[in-house]
Amino acid sequence: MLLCIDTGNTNTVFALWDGEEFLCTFRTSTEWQRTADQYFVWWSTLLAHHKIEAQIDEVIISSTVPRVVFNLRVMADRYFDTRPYVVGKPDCLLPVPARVDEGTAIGPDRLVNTAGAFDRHGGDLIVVDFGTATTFDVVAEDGAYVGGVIAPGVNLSLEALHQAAAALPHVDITKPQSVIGTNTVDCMQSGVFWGYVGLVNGICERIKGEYDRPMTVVGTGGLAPLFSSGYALFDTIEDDLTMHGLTVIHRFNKDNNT
Ligand SMILES: Nc1ncnc2c1ncn2[C@@H]1O[C@H](COP(=O)(O)OP(=O)(O)O)[C@@H](O)[C@H]1O
Ligand SMILES: CC(C)(COP(=O)(O)O)[C@@H](O)C(=O)NCCC(=O)O
Ligand SMILES: [K+]
Repeated sequence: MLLCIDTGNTNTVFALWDGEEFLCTFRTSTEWQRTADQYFVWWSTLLAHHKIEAQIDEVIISSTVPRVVFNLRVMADRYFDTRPYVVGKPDCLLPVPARVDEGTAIGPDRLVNTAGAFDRHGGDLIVVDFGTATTFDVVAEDGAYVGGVIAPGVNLSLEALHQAAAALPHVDITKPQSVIGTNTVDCMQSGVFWGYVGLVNGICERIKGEYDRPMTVVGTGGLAPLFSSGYALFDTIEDDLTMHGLTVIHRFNKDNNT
């Protein structure tokens, strides 16, 4: 079985792939200090709780936080006796190489989303992922990542308001009842929610304007459904896109004997 690990700047997700389906998906906060032993205790406790028999013999990692990779590698070696594939490293091939400026270190999460979305939909895509940052990945006709957009994440925007302005509280994102807020919290939620609907819509329209073929917009990340409820932003929403992309990249490397 394949253990797929997706480390973002906020959360780290472990998912167990048996070759046909994901048997479980568990989430923990991303902390670079977390040791290999700590990951394993957390993981095996949840497996035992859910009564899942995991026979892991392979591991693939995507991490937007480089420091975390060391301890995840140690975990793969110590507990699963395997050398993991790490997306973005030279010994982990991509189904289609990216076409960007030389020397650019593309976020591995974006390469993984590209592979996952191309596998499901073919090319000419915009993948919008609501993580710590909100990323837009442009996937060309042949499946190459060819660039995109990085915008501040939704929670980051709300947190920045709270941090910078003494009278603004910490609030969670939700869809406001109306645009005109009649109290501070409603005003903040309206600014971020409708501001974000405008941002996603505006950026996708501009990308489509620069790209000379019709495009499909795929939304992913926990907040995609919330934003979609405000406006028809996406052609499809897939919350397992990153994990699917990890299985696609893993299979490609196996098929090519890397
Ligand atoms: N379903 C959800 N509802 C509300 N907030 C969410 C949801 N999913 C994710 N978030 C929040 O969005 C932010 C980014 O989440 P995540 O996708 O885990 O980011 P990353 O991949 O960058 O670690 C976090 O602050 C998280 O709490
Ligand atoms: C843009 C990101 C911070 C998004 O990461 P996340 O929100 O998943 O934590 C990550 O993809 C990254 O660090 N990218 C490097 C620069 C680039 O992709 O061009
Ligand atoms: K992410």
